[in-house]
Amino acid sequence: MLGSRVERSNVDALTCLMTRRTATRLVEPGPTTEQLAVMLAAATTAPDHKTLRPWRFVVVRGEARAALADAIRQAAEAVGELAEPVVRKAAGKATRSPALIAVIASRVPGARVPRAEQDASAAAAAQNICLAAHAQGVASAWKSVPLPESDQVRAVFGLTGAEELMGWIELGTLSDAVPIPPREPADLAAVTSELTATGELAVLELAGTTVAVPAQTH
Ligand SMILES: Cc1cc2nc3c(=O)[nH]c(=O)nc-3n(C[C@H](O)[C@H](O)[C@H](O)COP(=O)(O)O)c2cc1C
Repeated sequence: MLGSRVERSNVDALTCLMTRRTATRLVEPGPTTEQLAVMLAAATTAPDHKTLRPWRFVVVRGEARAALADAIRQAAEAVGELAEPVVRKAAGKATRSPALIAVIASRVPGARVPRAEQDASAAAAAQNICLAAHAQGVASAWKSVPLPESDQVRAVFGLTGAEELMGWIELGTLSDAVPIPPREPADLAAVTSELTATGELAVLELAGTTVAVPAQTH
């Protein structure tokens, strides 16, 4: 294994999840098949109510990206009112990273698990892909799929009626050309409350606690 990858694969879990960033620009080399396998295996460990496995994944890399770009172009052209630069930009999303993994919420009809929970599992699978990429030194970016409801894009991913795209994870090597701006830490008090014994929502008292945020690595 490559030295830097060995090092990165040894980062502890909290460092991995707190230093993951969305790549601004992804270049070659893309992930190896072994690295993809680790990402996909990590995806399948997402929390999953009743073990429905309400997700599936499509890997797109190499020349297959052109087939995906074609489908998006056809979908955009079918809209009929989009300017050519808009069509080109949408289709170009398919080829701007060396590889991508489309994440599909594949709901199980009739299952006694609400659809929102099934989709939450698919979203957790997507995040696991991003984290497993980062743990292996592969940069990632979770992006929306252009025209995800079009017949052409649904067909290229083989979507059935109960399925929906949750986005795709672009994968590759982070380019130095476009730096990632530092992440502004969220105000935990603004997004968190604590339920009190009397049934009220109160401000969670965090004064005096510190959370060490590891330095960003990419
Ligand atoms: C489902 C989903 C779709 C997204 N689609 C896009 C997108 O198309 N374009 C984009 O710039 N960011 C998109 N984002 C946001 C980025 O993935 C990323 O979270 C954001 O830029 C913040 O960067 P960070 O992950 O480094 O904090 C999407 C996020 C999610 C969860």
